[in-house]
Amino acid sequence: MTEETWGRARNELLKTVGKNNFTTWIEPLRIVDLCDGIAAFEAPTKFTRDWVSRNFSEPMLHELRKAGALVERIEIRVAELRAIPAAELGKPKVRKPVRTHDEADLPGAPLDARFTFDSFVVGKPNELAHAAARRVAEGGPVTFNPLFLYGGVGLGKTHLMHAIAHELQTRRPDLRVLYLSAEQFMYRFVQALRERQIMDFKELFRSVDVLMVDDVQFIAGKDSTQEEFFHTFNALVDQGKQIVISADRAPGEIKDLEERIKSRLQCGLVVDLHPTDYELRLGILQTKTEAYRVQYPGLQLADGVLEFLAHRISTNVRVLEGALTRLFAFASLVGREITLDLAQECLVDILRASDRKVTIEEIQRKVAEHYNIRLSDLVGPKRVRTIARPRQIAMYLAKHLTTRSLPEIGRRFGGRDHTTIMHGIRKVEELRGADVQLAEDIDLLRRLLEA
Ligand SMILES: Nc1ncnc2c1ncn2[C@@H]1O[C@H](COP(=O)(O)OP(=O)(O)OP(=O)(O)O)[C@@H](O)[C@H]1O
Repeated sequence: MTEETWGRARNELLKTVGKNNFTTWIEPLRIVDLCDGIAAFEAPTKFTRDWVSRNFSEPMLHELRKAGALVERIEIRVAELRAIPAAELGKPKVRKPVRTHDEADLPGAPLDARFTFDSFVVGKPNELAHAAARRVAEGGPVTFNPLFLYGGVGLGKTHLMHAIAHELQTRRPDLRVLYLSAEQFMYRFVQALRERQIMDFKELFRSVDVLMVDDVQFIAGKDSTQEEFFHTFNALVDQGKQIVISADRAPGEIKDLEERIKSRLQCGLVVDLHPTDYELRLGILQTKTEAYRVQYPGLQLADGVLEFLAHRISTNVRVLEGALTRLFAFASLVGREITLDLAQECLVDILRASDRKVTIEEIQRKVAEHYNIRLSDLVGPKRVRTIARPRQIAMYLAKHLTTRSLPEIGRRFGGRDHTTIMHGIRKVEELRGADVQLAEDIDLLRRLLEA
């Protein structure tokens, strides 16, 4: 009964607090009792307990009441196994030769069990970041420090960081691995200042073997946190400990981040996760679909639906995943096959929001600029290879980055027939596989246009 009520409340919380907050804070909670007006929970760490009490007890109360529970207040205690002993802060760490996952007692954020290397789909836009993350996850001698991963929203930075932590826990259980967001770093720092435990804070953070800080841009402009971060960073690097950092942009581009920190962050390996391309999006959709086929056996998926989604939703992987989840849930509720029509009907808002804003004119301008030819030649009648090939590339991009029809594209390319456009697109598709330079040009142009 208790579990059931909490289950209902949890489902609602997922909607109200958002997926990220839900996975990080609500999911790790375990309900232990629901009686006498008190809902009692266990949190994996003291940090989670404090954070949840401070930020989520109101919405939790609200949803529990809506789910039918007579509850006056929420009580959260730290689960025995993963508790941070009160005396830990401040005491020199007694290092055990071998530690296991369950013994973890660092104040890190909970790891999402789904974010592993196995579930990470590798493609051209993320292959370097993936390879670097794999190298760090081997737990061997530190070769680059820090590993700095950056990229736009929802491109897999957090996923890769969690994957490193999971892998290290398996391969090197002797290492003390601490993963947390920059916001949590600041929260702990401020708390230590307030409770006059700054020495303990320093000692704790300097005692780890691998420190992973997510979304470091958060500390920009927060002067004393930056200062402390800088010292922690230096102390760990000096001891040869591995640091992994993520941010939404390159170190040099983070506004209000101290210069000395920027230059420190640039010392190791800086890798970016590029915006996804069509192939990667399709790969991710196919992988996720396999899991859904198990969850929804019997649901039929028509040909072309995944290709359609990969083509139309180019914003970020989170949106792509959300679309697929909704599609499967919807199809199973209405008991229909997943067809293109159903996808369009059920995802109308997502499809509208991610409609590409790129115009054919922009494509033509960028391509002409890139190949150093005149715009008038690009759309004109000249047939020499140095002009005809860029023109075909522009046609190909117009087809893939806009929703324009072939006759419409033809009109914008000097009134050409749609069969000419089709021929141009096919030619580029053919050449892409064999001509590395051409494939790179297309990727680059695509990135510039989608940026
Ligand atoms: N290459 C990939 N393969 C499989 N799943 C992926 C991939 N890239 C991203 N995802 C999924 O997309 C979602 C968003 O990824 P993640 O949270 O790692 O993004 P992020 O780059 O940290 O974004 P943010 O800047 O918003 O924190 C996650 O569910 C993640 O599993």
